[in-house]
Amino acid sequence: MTLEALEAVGVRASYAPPGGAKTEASATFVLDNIDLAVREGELVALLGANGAGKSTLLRVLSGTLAPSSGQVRLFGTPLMHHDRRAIARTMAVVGQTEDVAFGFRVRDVVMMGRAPHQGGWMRATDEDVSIVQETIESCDLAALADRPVSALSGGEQKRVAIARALAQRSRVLLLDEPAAFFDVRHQIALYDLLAEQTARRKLACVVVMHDINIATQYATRVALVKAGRLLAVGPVDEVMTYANLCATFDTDLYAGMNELTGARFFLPMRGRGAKARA
Ligand SMILES: Nc1ncnc2c1ncn2[C@@H]1O[C@H](COP(=O)(O)OP(=O)(O)OP(=O)(O)O)[C@@H](O)[C@H]1O
Repeated sequence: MTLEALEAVGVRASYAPPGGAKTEASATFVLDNIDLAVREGELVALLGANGAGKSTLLRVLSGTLAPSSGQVRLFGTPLMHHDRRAIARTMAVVGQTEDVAFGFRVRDVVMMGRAPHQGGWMRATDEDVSIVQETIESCDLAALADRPVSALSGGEQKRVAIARALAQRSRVLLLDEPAAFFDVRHQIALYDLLAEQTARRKLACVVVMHDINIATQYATRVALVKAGRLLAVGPVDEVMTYANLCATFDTDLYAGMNELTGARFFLPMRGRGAKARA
């Protein structure tokens, strides 16, 4: 049976105004009435325009931003009833911008992902060492393993942050635009890896994406976010339609179909942005 790993139920969220506490009455909700359940073994893509609320939803799902109302449940238990260490063993998060411990070597940073599983002395077991080595190789970091993180490029540093999260061996994985700085080879390698791990280890994986064609190819389900609400949630074939995507992004798109595979693809259309449609 597939288990609901992570659920947002009736979630509303807002950010406190500068210098003032937020109240339910005064708040402008960045997320409004979000219901989303992510099951084990599925990769859910969050798609939407800039400022739609995708990162905020990830923050609420990970527990870094408390919802104004509604609830987030991790394996059926409200997130607030789990202690931080238990959450760290169960859920790994890679944010849009990540600080990757600049004074350390790549291998040491990836080992930090094992911390929630280690005792007070943080002593690495043989299992920790082998998980770290396997993760370094799967993230194409073997040649960089002994380099200081500060001496890496932006895309390489992001791969280290992802490797640290994968080394956590959590059951839930949340990633915010993980391939933002990646060249096309590393982009495909990352999503192949995420899809493989999600299927093999029955992960519940939620990924904020901007590349709708990557979402079409890799997502088990897609959630379209618009102005803090979910416009549609479901399998790619149902949700990734021309009409839904135009509505989500307020722009026209070219929608095509690969005649051999039947897979849909979408391209931007020169001169057919929001203004042209109005
Ligand atoms: N720390 C913050 N304080 C106040 N407002 C914020 C904060 N972070 C985000 N917002 C606002 O909340 C809304 C949603 O932002 P969010 O970062 O969730 O969007 P997003 O869909 O992830 O966008 P993008 O694709 O540009 O990353 C935006 O209007 C943004 O300006």
